[in-house]
Amino acid sequence: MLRPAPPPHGPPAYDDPRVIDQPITRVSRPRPGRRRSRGGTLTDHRAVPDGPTGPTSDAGSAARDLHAFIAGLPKAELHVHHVGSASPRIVSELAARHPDSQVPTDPEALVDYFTFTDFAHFIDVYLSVVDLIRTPEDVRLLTYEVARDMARQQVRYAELTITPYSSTKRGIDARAFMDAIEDARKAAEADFGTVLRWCFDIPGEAGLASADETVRLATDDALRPEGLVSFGLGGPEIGVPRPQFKPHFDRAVAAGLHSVPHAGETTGPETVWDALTELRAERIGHGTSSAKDPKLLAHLAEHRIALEVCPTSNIATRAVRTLDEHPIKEFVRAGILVTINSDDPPMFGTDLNNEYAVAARLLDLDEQGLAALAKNAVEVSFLDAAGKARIMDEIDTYTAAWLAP
Ligand SMILES: Nc1ncnc2c1ncn2[C@@H]1O[C@H](CCC(=O)c2cccc(C(=O)O)c2)[C@@H](O)[C@H]1O
Ligand SMILES: [Zn+2]
Repeated sequence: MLRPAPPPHGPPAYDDPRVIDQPITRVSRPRPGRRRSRGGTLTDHRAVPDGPTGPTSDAGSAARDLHAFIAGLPKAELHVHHVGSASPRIVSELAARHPDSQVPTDPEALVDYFTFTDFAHFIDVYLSVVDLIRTPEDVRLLTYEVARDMARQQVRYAELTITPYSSTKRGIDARAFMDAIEDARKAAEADFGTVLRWCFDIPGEAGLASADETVRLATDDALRPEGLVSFGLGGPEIGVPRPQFKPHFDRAVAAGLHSVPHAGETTGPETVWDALTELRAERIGHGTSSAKDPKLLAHLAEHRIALEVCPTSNIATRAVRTLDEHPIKEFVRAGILVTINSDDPPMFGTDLNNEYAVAARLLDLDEQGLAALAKNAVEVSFLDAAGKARIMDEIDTYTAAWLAP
């Protein structure tokens, strides 16, 4: 495959995800005896744009404090892809098993390989990694290691988006595939304490045949894995109208699955409207272009339809030009339930903790604002009530201990 020329703007710009380490200027922990700085906080899921901040400490130490707070903050992740989460170590290990692949075996070379000129190029690279997953053992290893990486970031719960069609089409037996992900899920919960659930998504560009296969795998009682909770739609949006998949989402919802399609990532707000009206979306993957339609923003807020926001992903796939132009602030101002996610973290040179740091900078959040973001994700997750209460309590306990004088 001929690789397109490197991005037109040459070396990574400051907003390139690999150089995201902008100092967080929000003052973090209050000093004993001093009024806590009024950081922007998310109350009832809105950032309360603050007035003058309190006395500021050294920005560098504040940034380090907030990064440290984020690192220990219990989190839930709702929009993160199975293959897209394969670490450079896993990808290079799998590439070494399959020398016919053009995927680099050197983790360093992977950083360049994971530099995308546009969304179509991202999908090409993504599929070259999909091609490395060829056996149920590859699937089990990948899934377990993804959970390990999540646990290291205090991710207590994640809804991992899996595209089973892409694996069964490449010859992996469906039953063996389901057994592999379920084995890894149970082992990860036992070993790391991280609870995984599955979202099965249709790779839309692969058309109705892929949709038929995906909904079969998701609803056939002989195949459907215990951890499956939701049904999605991924891949390019351009040239892939959402309404064609209405029968598939109707079947999935009738089988008790929650609808969470990608929409408004690389196309306009009309795709988000279609996801809501035709596909019965309960949450929206990305929804970035919703900011262009005030009526849509109001609808999302009124009906508490959460957006699965993936800031660095939008920059890496060129869906948004720079982080400072990202519409996340508009979403919060409109009262929309915003969750923070990493999408395909190693491919985008990020991880969930970095995404929270990016959100802190863009929304000018302090610890309580970050804790509210984490609680948003728990609230709109498809975890059972007892599980939600447990993680909410962990977040509150952790935050209170961090802020105690
Ligand atoms: N940010 C993202 N936005 C959207 N999707 C994302 C994002 N990140 C990851 N994905 C994943 O990319 C895949 C795309 C797969 C795809 O398009 C395709 C097309 C034709 C054939 C085949 C095949 O398998 O033969 C696959 C999807 O599975 C989706 O889950
Ligand atoms: Zn995605």
